[in-house]
Amino acid sequence: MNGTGNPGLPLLEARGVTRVFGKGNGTVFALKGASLNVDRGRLIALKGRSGSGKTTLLNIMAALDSPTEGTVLYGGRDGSQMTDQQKNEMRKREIGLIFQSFALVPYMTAYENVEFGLRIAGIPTLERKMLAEQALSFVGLANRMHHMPPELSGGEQQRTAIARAIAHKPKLILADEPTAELDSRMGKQVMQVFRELVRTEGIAVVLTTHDPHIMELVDDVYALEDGRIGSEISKEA
Ligand SMILES: Nc1ncnc2c1ncn2[C@@H]1O[C@H](COP(=O)(O)OP(=O)(O)OP(=O)(O)O)[C@@H](O)[C@H]1O
Repeated sequence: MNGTGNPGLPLLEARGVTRVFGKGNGTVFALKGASLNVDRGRLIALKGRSGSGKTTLLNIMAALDSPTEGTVLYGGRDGSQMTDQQKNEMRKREIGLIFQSFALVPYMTAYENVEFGLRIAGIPTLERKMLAEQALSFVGLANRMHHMPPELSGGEQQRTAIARAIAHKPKLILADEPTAELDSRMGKQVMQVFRELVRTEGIAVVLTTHDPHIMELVDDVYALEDGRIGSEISKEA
């Protein structure tokens, strides 16, 4: 992404991204030329009705899927010019992914879940311990990290998932409806963690949400309409 690139460039630029699924009568245009810039230090929400393409856009930004047309630039680097291995490497180093359902391993403690993520990312053993503890402390789970997910509240489980996503110190967090399974108090706690990450680490967070209360807590709200980014409500950071 922008690790070695020009710091003046956006962290990520989606330009005219179209994604078509299926063929013939079954063709679905999930995105039709969506464009979006993500700058560092911004907390961004993507809203849109069910089926408007939010998850599709997030997957494309995460380089888990490729646009049918259009480009995604990572610090100026064109994703379509990267091999699958280069995309995997970039994702492991620079992107943190968070899902609505937390996606934690239920028989591993919070600490082990975070540490396991670092192991997959190829981080050496000694560093793993330090980074996992740092990330869990950051999300306020220093005292709960040796509990298994079923022993944690929904908010604590999602904060564990955030710790796993941030432990390798990515530049960009992509979160698909991270607060959908949480009550409003826990949703707010999770948003506070995102806010603190953006403030102290200067990273960018892009999340999808249907919740108007969550939209009040971000810097920019973009609406996906008809496969495009239709409107933007920008607030002062
Ligand atoms: N792999 C796929 N094959 C076929 N169609 C797909 C595929 N993935 C998504 N779609 C279709 O693309 C459109 C956009 O889906 P997407 O999941 O991105 O919407 P969304 O805005 O995230 O919806 P929700 O808010 O319900 O999660 C939908 O019509 C969906 O059915």
